[in-house]
Amino acid sequence: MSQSLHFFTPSSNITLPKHHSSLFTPSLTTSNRRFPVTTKHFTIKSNASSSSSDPKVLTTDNGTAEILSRVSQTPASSTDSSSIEVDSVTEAELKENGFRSTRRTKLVCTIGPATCGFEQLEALAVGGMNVARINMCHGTREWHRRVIERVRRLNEEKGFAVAIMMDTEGSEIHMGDLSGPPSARAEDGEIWTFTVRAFDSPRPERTITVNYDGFAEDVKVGDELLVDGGMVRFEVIEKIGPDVKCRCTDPGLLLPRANLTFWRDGSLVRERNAMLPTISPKDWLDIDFGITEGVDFIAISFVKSAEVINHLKSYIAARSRDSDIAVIAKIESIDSLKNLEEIILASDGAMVARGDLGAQIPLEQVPSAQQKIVQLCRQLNKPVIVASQLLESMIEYPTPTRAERADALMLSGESAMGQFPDKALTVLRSVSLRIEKWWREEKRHEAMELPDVGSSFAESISEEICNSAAKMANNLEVDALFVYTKTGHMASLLSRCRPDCPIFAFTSTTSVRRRLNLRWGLIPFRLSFSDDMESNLNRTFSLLKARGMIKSGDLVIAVSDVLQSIQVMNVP
Ligand SMILES: Nc1ncnc2c1ncn2[C@@H]1O[C@H](COP(=O)(O)OP(=O)(O)O)[C@@H](O)[C@H]1O
Ligand SMILES: C=C(OP(=O)(O)O)C(=O)O
Ligand SMILES: [K+]
Ligand SMILES: [Mg+2]
Repeated sequence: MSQSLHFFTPSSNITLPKHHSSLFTPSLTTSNRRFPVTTKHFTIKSNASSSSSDPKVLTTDNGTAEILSRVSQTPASSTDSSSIEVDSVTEAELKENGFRSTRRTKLVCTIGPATCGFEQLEALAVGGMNVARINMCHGTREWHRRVIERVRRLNEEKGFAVAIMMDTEGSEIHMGDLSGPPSARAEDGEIWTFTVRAFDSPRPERTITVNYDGFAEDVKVGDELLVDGGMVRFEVIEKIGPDVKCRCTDPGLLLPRANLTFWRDGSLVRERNAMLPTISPKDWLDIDFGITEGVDFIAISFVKSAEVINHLKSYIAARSRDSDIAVIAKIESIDSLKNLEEIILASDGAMVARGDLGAQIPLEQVPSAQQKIVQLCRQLNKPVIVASQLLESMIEYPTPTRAERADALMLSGESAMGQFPDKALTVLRSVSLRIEKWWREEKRHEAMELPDVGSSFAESISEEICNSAAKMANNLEVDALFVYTKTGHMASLLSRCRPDCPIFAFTSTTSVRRRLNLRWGLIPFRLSFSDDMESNLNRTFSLLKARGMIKSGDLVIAVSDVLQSIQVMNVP
């Protein structure tokens, strides 16, 4: 059985007049030798077009019928199955459990002392890590370089496509290292000194250094000092030069470089520290490091406006070879919520950084802020990560706090320094699978408006194709969506629709494949393909059948951005 729908669009170098619709003459023809009733072939053809694509394949019903009969004749053994690259864990999962049970939600793991070794990284990759995050708040550049090297080696040697995300420190106020112990406990009533002094020799007991020079000037006696958004609380009792004496009012564990906020009369104090640049001088050096190392994502802490994102993007474009580093805006401050839409529009994705966000807005407002951010990202077709306190929030809810079908969930301390990083990942993975199954069984296809985000008519066509293909996939209960995509854009548009079936995304570039690993529901494959969809499908079917990843009779919908089309077919 085969059915196809093609949109024949002009190639991108042709500019369309504003009232483009008059240029297009839709024509509907129905003919198929084998299935005369059910096969429909729509052709929309532009008379302004001079596409290099093969019109024989595109626009004639006979041509289409020919393609599919040839697909069915291609012997699986005639192609080299090594010329398609896919994550070995996903491959095994597909073979063993079938399409439906593949996980759609992506998992990001922060790498720290508990997980920086090659075997530990491999265990995380086997456990489903899609993106490894390194947090420049901690560790040395040399340490991070070794982690990146190991992840790259893991990908090469073991067939993973784990992407690397570098997260900047930002210039918010935080404690320094604890000069020795990995953590310290502050007890109720104890007096601790917070200071901007630097110490050469061992520092006095119960003394914490602070990274922000203006700290002692900005705080006032009576202010409340919150460590990590309230994990530990102090009251400022005295200021002596660079030293600020505080009494612990809520005991807990102090971790190196923990975030500090101070509150006055129930409000967050934003004095001169609000003027600190989003990207500090040290962050710029870390960004240079990330560009040199060729990381896949750079996450920017405490983004306040779109301006800083635009600045960074042009900085990267001027320096990075292929300028293919995606910039992720961390939403973790009041300012970022105020300028949410412009920030997300400027970025290549966003992170709901609930750790710091929960320290800046009342905790009970975090879930609604999260819902708003996740929805907006989906509408604007940007990947979104929900981060921090995932497992904690599952004490009350079976899902990591209604993550609203975010693209990805992120582990922080659990994977960086916890005792059970693999277990934490397993929990997150099984929760993701369970909630995804529930969504499908409940047929909770959201009625969410997915507005047009494209700026050209060709992009609008891509969006319509993907929206329709995703809807068709749900209604026809197909086994998989296939998308052939050069830049990954068409794949992202399918992911945005959150269809019931997995999306096999074929792309010829390794870096695009790694980046697509952050997107909900996408199984990225590296495959070189041509402008000829006939041979692309031929090859893919053969390669995947040879690897046991699909079988004859599977129902597939294929879309492509090389020639904007939708095809519905059973694997021959
Ligand atoms: N590269 C590293 N080196 C040492 N410790 C790390 C590293 N990355 C993370 N950690 C530890 O894991 C904890 C959780 O990580 P994360 O949430 O990314 O940082 P933070 O707590 O600073 O927001 C950190 O507080 C720190 O103790
Ligand atoms: C992810 C977060 O950022 P970081 O761990 O860098 O503080 C957060 O605040 O939730
Ligand atoms: K950070
Ligand atoms: Mg943060």
